[in-house]
Amino acid sequence: MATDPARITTPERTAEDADQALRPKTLDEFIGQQAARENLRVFVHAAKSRGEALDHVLLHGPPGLGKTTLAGIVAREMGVGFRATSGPVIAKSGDLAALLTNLEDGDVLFIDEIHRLNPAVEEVLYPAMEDSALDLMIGEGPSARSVRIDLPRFTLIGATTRQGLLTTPLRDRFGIPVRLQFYTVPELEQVVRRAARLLGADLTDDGAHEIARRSRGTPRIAGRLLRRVRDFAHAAGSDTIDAPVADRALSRLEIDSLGLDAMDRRYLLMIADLYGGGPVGVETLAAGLSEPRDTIEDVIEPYLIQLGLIARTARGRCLNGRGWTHLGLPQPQGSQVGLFDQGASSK
Ligand SMILES: Nc1ncnc2c1ncn2[C@@H]1O[C@H](COP(=O)(O)OP(=O)(O)OP(=O)(O)O)[C@@H](O)[C@H]1O
Ligand SMILES: [Mg+2]
Repeated sequence: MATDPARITTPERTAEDADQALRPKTLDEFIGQQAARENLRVFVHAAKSRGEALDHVLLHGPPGLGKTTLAGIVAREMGVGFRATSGPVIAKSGDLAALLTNLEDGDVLFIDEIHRLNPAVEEVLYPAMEDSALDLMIGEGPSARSVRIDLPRFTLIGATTRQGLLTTPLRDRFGIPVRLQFYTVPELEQVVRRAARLLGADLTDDGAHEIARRSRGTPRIAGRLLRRVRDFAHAAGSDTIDAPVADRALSRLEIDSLGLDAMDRRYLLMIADLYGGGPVGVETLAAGLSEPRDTIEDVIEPYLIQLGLIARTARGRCLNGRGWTHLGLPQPQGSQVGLFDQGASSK
């Protein structure tokens, strides 16, 4: 996705994110996502005690919430090897066949952006997931025949930003679907305190709180903001990051009190100013903001919905009362969602 690389609050990975260094390595070290974490702990324990490979896991949720991290942790907790690839990288079915035949018994194969697998490649995955087998076509034309090869038992861990983008046959083959949620402010405080410890930065409790509440519910952003705030503190001749230092730095980066940046505000203002609060279709917004529709739906909207600033209705996006308040604008009479959109989905 072509998000503006200058956008400091993009939850997507950028080249300078020190993801690797900050990644927790065990389920105990992994902060938040309690339901997901406890369920995975049970399934890992059960599979290990039966001496089986873990059932296939599908991790879904907005970028930067820890899907890749969790996949690595599952492999480590299972005590098996970890191979990582991503949907768009596997161009031909032969590439996937090569990956699968090279796995060792019980290994985890992690496929990021699994919704972007090419359909021919995806079909190779079905028998592999179901029967640990590979169906190969040998020869061409009338003499072609299909040969079945047994594969080692393995666990596929797929990651996607939206479960709805997966085809049904693929989605149905995952025994363990895990949805990651945005993190709460106290959880993000733990994330930034941990990152500060690892980076050797001096962070006060109120400094951690200030960064946490402006991190868009996303650990990756929390880590990134911490590094930028530390730079500002350093430039100001102070090595201690407290709330005033964090506030000054984040305000200079144009990150507001809710953690929204200029792009979020452009999105909200477009619905307010140009479309009277909506409803307005996502394609229209994408064109107006010159952003791909996927970026709007996967990156910008989930957090605005989580905050209750906007709603996705059957007829398009609408600004909620809270959205008008946050923009400091009066809400026009009769524009409230919910009044007219009973039963509309806000998913
Ligand atoms: N629960 C957590 N506790 C502490 N740090 C976390 C946690 N989850 C994620 N992080 C940190 O956030 C960063 C991003 O995590 P990760 O790369 O796993 O996200 P992701 O969901 O795979 O994102 P994407 O969808 O962009 O691939 C990493 O630096 C990781 O250390
Ligand atoms: Mg990832």
